[in-house]
Amino acid sequence: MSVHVKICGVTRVEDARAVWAAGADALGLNFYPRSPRFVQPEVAAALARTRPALGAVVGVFVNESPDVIRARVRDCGLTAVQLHGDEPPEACAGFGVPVIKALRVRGPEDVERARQYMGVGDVATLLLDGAAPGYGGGGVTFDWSLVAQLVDVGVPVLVAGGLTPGNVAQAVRATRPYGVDVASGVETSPGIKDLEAVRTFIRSAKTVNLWERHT
Ligand SMILES: O=C(O)c1ccccc1NCC(=O)[C@H](O)[C@H](O)COP(=O)(O)O
Repeated sequence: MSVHVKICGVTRVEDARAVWAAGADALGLNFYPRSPRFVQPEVAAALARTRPALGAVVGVFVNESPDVIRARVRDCGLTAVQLHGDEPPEACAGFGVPVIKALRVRGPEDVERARQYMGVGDVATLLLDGAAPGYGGGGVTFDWSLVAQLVDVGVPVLVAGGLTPGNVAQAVRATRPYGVDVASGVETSPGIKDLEAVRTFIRSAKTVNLWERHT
């Protein structure tokens, strides 16, 4: 069994095609207007049309209105939404697709906060991110030992924040997550993916054999 990989903040159709070809399981499209990875809805729809049959297209939102999120799901062909802002548990439902709730991890108190989202609304997955300034895409890691308290308690966990081709295998071995997610660690500049780095990242992540037990 290998880990799932989501490549976040893709902005160009040619990059999207290459990301799928490299073996990604999910593509993240950023709808936060202040992100350097923001895509207009028409561009997002074109990116989503590159989706292979088994791939997921995740719309990333920060404190966005539910009506706008529903419109983007409908018009851009999103298969999941990622709520990456300060959304409370009760805001994580009603979009017609599964929700990934992202939380920035500073310490054990954030693990407790994450528990409040488990089994609530349409939260199908938690994404644990580093606590860089801003909301996401900051290239900052967190204490991976905290993930152990959330893995295997019912909701799949994605580990994010500061992952690179050089450290992702270590992150997978340390946390044994459902998946990993990366934005800045595989870019030449924000929103422009370094396709060789994407390939190395996916190969490094997926080569870790999660069937093997810890000793
Ligand atoms: O990437 C952004 O610009 C961004 C902005 C605001 C909210 C979320 C954002 N990205 C979401 C992601 O899922 C990133 O992959 C995640 O934060 C990790 O980023 P990085 O540390 O750069 O790999």
